[in-house]
Amino acid sequence: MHQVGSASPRIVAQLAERHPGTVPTDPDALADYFRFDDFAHFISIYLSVVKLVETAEDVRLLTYEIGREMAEQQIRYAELTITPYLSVGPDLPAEAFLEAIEDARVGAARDHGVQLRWIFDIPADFGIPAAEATASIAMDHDVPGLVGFGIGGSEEGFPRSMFRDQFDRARAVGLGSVPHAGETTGPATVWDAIETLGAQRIEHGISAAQDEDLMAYLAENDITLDVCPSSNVALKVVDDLASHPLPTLVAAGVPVSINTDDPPMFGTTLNREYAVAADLLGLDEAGLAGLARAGVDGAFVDETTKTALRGEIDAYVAAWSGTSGEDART
Ligand SMILES: O=c1[nH]cnc2c1ncn2[C@@H]1O[C@H](CO)[C@@H](O)[C@H]1O
Repeated sequence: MHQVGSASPRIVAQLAERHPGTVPTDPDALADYFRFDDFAHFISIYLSVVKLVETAEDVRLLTYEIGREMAEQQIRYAELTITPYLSVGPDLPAEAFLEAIEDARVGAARDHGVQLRWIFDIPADFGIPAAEATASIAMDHDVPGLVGFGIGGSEEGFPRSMFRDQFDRARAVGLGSVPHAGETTGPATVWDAIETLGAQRIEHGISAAQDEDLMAYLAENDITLDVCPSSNVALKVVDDLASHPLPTLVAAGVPVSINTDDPPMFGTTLNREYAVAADLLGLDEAGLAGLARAGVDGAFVDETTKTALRGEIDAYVAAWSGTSGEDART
């Protein structure tokens, strides 16, 4: 889930009040604004929403409010992908940016019981200067919630191997490697992410379904694909949900987690994505709980937190089965 891409219409309206004229605030106009011709169009719209987040107070509000909305969906732990390069600059120093997200992280845990962690990602389209700046923001500061290092934006024209040096340094200080790959290009990019960036999880990675050897490798090495079904339809990287490769990946034993990517931009929520996955995979309630556990398995968090999260999932399932299944279903 991307930070700026998680701004709901309610949050966008609050931010737009401070920065009028950047994006539409009327809900219908905003829904229309969030209809994408293709991936490139999406990136340009995404960058216009980034302009709503200018000050440290904007960053704090956005991040804290995302935490509130996660809690409303019973999300208990999330690794939020943040692109500091796009917000940090002369008017917003890295220190102020980092203080704002930490303030939001502490507040989201305290007020909403949501544990937030960060993945800092390089926006590929901005090349090596962005990669260097992201590495420096991540590694020259003490960032309490930072657990992973990623790369997003375009794949075409930006081979993952370009960013090997920054990923080497991030991995050396213990950050998880979680690049985007195989969303808008083929399986070669996923191999590239594994071989040159040491990917431990892959964002999207769905084109792996075209490569049997790659699927076997992902399964054997426990590399989770963070799959976002509705995003793939909205950005026209798959034709429709019915032809989504999720079932092929799961049948080959590839570990997958289910995610939203940029939920309001794609008109979805995490609960809806779970429903979509259940439909595609023919899952019952136990199968859905298994998907939630797979998310925990792949998370870059300590074992104590993982055990607590698994305990919550088990307790929830037990309470659900304790009610009559028929009643709960209706
Ligand atoms: O689905 C996605 N794929 C790739 N990048 C994305 C996606 N959603 C949001 N971003 C974001 O697009 C920005 C532009 O470089 C980056 O901030 C990246 O995190």
